[in-house]
Amino acid sequence: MFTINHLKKSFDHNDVLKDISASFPKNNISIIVGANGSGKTTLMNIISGLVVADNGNIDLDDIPYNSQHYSENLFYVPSDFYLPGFLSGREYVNFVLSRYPHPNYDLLPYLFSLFDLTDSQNKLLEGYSFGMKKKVQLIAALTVGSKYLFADEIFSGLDFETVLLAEELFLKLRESTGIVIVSHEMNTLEKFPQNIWLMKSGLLVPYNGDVRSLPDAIKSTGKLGEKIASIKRHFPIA
Ligand SMILES: Nc1ncnc2c1ncn2[C@@H]1O[C@H](COP(=O)(O)OP(=O)(O)OP(=O)(O)O)[C@@H](O)[C@H]1O
Repeated sequence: MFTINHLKKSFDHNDVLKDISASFPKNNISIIVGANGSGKTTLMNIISGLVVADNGNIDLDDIPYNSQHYSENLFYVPSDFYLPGFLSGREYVNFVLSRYPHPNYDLLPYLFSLFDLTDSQNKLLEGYSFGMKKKVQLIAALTVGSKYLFADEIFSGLDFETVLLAEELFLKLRESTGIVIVSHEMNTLEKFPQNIWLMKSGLLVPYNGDVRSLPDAIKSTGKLGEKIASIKRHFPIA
């Protein structure tokens, strides 16, 4: 179990994370959903050790936060990522896997082929499209062998077929890994509805309703309803 207890983070006087407590089970896919600017990336950055929290603690299967063992058991795919353009796709994945204790190199030829990257795997990443880079990140995430995978908008920018493939692969990956995905995509929420968390007003709360009612739940608690009504006032039908 990956647990977060009373995590807090402010930037100047902006209390972004007010009191975050949550638990993400192993062998399951959890989804975090929330408005732009609600603090999802800040939370991911704290979990991955890129940003320091003001308060609170994090526990990965009783492994101390930010220890080497912790880093070896967690893989993070940020939404805004940089890949070294001077490496080939295959070299990059090999490099990532070499830093983890239980990587699965045997799956690499299959996955590069599945994502139609066999012919490009030895070409430099600087020549890859955004979607191709995303696929490379997916391949790393699927083979790195970490206990937990955190991914911010992992399916965005991928074509429809690739999203379907990736979702099926994640269903297999969850048999050995706790997966936490930040997503705004309704398709993703409908595919993995078991453990949804709503980020709002600096808190993370479990969402136990029907996924199809989630937009209405967000609408009724936020200002969306008001904003939609204002559009009708500002764009009156001629
Ligand atoms: N380094 C920083 N310095 C100052 N403010 C920051 C910093 N990082 C994030 N913030 C602020 O924290 C808030 C949450 O930002 P964050 O990127 O975590 O949101 P998000 O939920 O990931 O948004 P999005 O869905 O748009 O990616 C925003 O108000 C942002 O301006």
